[in-house]
Amino acid sequence: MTQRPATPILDTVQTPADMRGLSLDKLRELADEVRADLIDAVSRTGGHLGAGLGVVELTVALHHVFETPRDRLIWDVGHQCYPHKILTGRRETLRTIRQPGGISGFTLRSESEYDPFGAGHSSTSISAGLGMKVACDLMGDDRHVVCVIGDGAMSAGMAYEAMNNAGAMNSKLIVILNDNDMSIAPPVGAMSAYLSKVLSSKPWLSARNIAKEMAARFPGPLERAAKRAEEYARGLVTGGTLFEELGFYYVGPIDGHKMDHLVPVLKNVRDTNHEGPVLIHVVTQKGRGYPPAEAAADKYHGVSKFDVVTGDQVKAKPNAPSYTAVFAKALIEEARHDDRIVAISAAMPGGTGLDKFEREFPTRTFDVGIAEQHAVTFAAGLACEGYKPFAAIYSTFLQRAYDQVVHDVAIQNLPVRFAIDRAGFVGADGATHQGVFDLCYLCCLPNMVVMCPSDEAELVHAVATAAAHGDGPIAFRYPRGEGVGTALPERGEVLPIGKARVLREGTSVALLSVGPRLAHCQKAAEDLAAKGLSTTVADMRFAKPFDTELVRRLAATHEVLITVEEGARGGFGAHLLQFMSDEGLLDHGLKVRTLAIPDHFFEHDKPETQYAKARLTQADIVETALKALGRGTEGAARA
Ligand SMILES: Cc1ncc(C[n+]2csc(CCOP(=O)(O)OP(=O)(O)O)c2C)c(N)n1
Ligand SMILES: CC(=O)[C@@H](O)[C@H](O)COP(=O)(O)O
Ligand SMILES: [Mg+2]
Repeated sequence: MTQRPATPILDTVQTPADMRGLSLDKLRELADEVRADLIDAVSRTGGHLGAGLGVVELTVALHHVFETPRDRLIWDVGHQCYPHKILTGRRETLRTIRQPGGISGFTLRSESEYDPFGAGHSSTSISAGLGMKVACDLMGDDRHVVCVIGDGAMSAGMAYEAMNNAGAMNSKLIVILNDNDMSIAPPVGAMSAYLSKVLSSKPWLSARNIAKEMAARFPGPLERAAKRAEEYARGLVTGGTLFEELGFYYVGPIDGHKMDHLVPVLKNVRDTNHEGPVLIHVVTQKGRGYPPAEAAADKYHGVSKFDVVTGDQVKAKPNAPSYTAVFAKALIEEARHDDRIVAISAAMPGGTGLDKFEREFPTRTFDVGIAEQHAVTFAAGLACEGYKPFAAIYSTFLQRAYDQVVHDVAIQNLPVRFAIDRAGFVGADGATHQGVFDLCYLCCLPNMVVMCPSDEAELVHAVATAAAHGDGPIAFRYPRGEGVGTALPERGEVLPIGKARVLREGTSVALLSVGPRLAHCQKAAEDLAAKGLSTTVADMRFAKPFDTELVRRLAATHEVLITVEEGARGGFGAHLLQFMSDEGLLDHGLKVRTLAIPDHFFEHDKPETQYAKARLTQADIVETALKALGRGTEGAARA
């Protein structure tokens, strides 16, 4: 008799309810299947892989023990949530993750009832979880709230603000510290060193002693008080872990890949009637179970499509160096001439190119961990002492440090240089990561200079200009991905602050571009010229202060003036309109139009599609000009 192949357990799990009755052996099998499915899916789409591989067993155990979605399970950052998506009804759609029209690469409330909190930025989980748990307590609702936060995410101030609050409360919030000794890059800082010390100094909970240990760790209140009094009397209190000092019940460390360790510990924590927050220290391996990921320095944190057998990633051959690489090279060049230049990254040395800077200037490079707020004020301090700090931070992550930019830098007019990478649409990371707000939040600040290089050569000039600018804060923003291939100068020129360059002189339509949309403006100008409309193209170079002299001249000599920017409404165009209105430049029939990103959040997609949806292409510029002039738009080619 031929044996029928066993049905994979994963095929029987439509929702977590289907796995609640499984034995430990079956849960282990399920975890293996989830891991294989995850690798297969991400090999086809690309995405975040290493972090998900590391939490496969933890994810299975959590959904087995807790009654999700009634119990709330919050994943910090959300980049490790792919196994969670597989087990929560999104196994098939995982094949569309981060693809146009597909599911999000992060947790998203609107995507599933199993995602109680959306994320993409790190270190928010404990705050959100505490809010949920306190709300439940207020309502008399006994559901559990579990937050999973990584060791990297534990470096951010928000996590400590939340623990400080939680530790003084009686709500049984459950925090799982997923310690894989990795951030995107190797983790940095004293907290990371502290966690390693905890691991080497504490006995791990083993399958054999879990029940005993847990009973000892969760004594009733009376026993606890008596035990504590006795310990004090005998001088045995030497201090617990930092988490205990903060008011958490610390459980661990435990091996996060062993189902027979995870499940009983989680059940114990679930069932104890302990009042107050609990922290379970779970040790995992980023990239676990997929040899190419385990062997890679970055543990396959974020990958493009890859061959499952070899692990080789499919990478399109770039046509030009990335903006990030150009920035790094230009900064290194400046730093060779000026030993006061120092560079700061908030846990993104590779992403910002500062890993290259560090290779040449190790003592002048500072990775402060996921701590954008601190990064900015740390830079302010360096500037106070005469250094020239370049804080290289993605546009989206700089949002977190806004008060530091305002209060610590701009008000004191300190010459901190902000190298704002990933400005504009970023593509597959989606709404949480779009770098579209920085023009709005920076251009309104007194003292701030904001440069918008239109290509890589202009970026090199921006770096030189920032290095030379000692009068106050200065920022320059540039997009994700490769440049357009312009020839690069050996060293940048110092640009006159607030001066634009005019690339094409005309008399009817004036296109004022800030940033890389310049290429679209130039092509639009050709189209308009072909329709008999003489067009000026200005590369404004500076969104703040902008070239008011040029604006006055163009306003006086043109019929239509159009601004184009890779940022949300409320940025350059809004400031220009306000200036023109105040100066009376709009009083004589001049038609002004501002092209900016519309007032809604944009999901993941290809950046060029996102710009098309935002109506910021060559064709949109042409159409805007024609409409303003009251001319038909037939024949205007859409991009
Ligand atoms: C505020 C913020 N800064 C930076 C990042 C970029 N980032 C995403 S994941 C990550 C590393 C997180 O490390 P950890 O929490 O330990 O998770 P792991 O990848 O190791 O599982 C970083 C720096 C972010 N998402 N949010
Ligand atoms: C999860 C996260 O925030 C990062 O991993 C981010 O996705 C990196 O983006 P880049 O690929 O643009 O460096
Ligand atoms: Mg980690």
